[in-house]
Amino acid sequence: MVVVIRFENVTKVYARGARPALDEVSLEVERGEFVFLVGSSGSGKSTFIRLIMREERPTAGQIHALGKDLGQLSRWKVPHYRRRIGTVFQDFRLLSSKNVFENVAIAPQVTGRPRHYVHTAVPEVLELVGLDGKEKRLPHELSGGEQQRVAIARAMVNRPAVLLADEPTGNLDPTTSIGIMRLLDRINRTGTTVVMATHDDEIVDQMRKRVVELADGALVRDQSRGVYGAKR
Ligand SMILES: Nc1ncnc2c1ncn2[C@@H]1O[C@H](COP(=O)(O)OP(=O)(O)OP(=O)(O)O)[C@@H](O)[C@H]1O
Repeated sequence: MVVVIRFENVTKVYARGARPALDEVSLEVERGEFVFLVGSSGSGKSTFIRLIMREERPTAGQIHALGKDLGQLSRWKVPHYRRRIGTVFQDFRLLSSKNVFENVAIAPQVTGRPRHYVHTAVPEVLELVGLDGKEKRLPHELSGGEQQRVAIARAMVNRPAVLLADEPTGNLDPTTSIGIMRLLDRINRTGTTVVMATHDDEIVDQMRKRVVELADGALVRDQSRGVYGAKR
């Protein structure tokens, strides 16, 4: 068993005096797991994800991820650390003037991969997400589901150990959401650890994966093969 993410009594307070966005949260995620992070709006899901990305730092407690103590990670090592984590968001975050190929190629380019890597890895990952043949399309020439597939391809092209998804189906209709969910499941089955924050109860109930629930920043449920709204 290899732990890829470990939170030890992690508290995050954004503003002095405000209630904590995360309140003494401890949990471990093992390599290869699929974890749903659920909880009402403002419960701390995005904060949890931003702490793993090291976009925020905890007010108290320790976070280890991918073998690193994030509290000890020097600033210049952060880009290299982030290269090993893929991220996907509700609003896709594609560059509107760049085509599909270019949007995906950005990830290896900015992290300094050689050109031959870009030219092999981008077509491979576009095939993985089912977008081969659409390399030249611009984002506005794609459906929402296809745009999210581009974002997933961009997240996966550097072959990250962990994929963090913050409401990836939040802007998609139920049928399209199921397609995206199947893709994330397939990515997980090939060995990538996935942590997905979501409000989508139908998807969580269908997938029967580990469910971690936050309420007002506190971890209130951690259930294997769980459902969205289990009785506590
Ligand atoms: N940058 C920030 N500065 C101050 N407070 C913040 C900041 N980001 C989040 N918060 C507060 O922290 C708490 C947790 O927010 P967070 O975004 O983590 O919740 P969430 O579960 O992701 O919510 P949602 O489902 O609406 O995205 C909220 O009370 C929020 O207002």
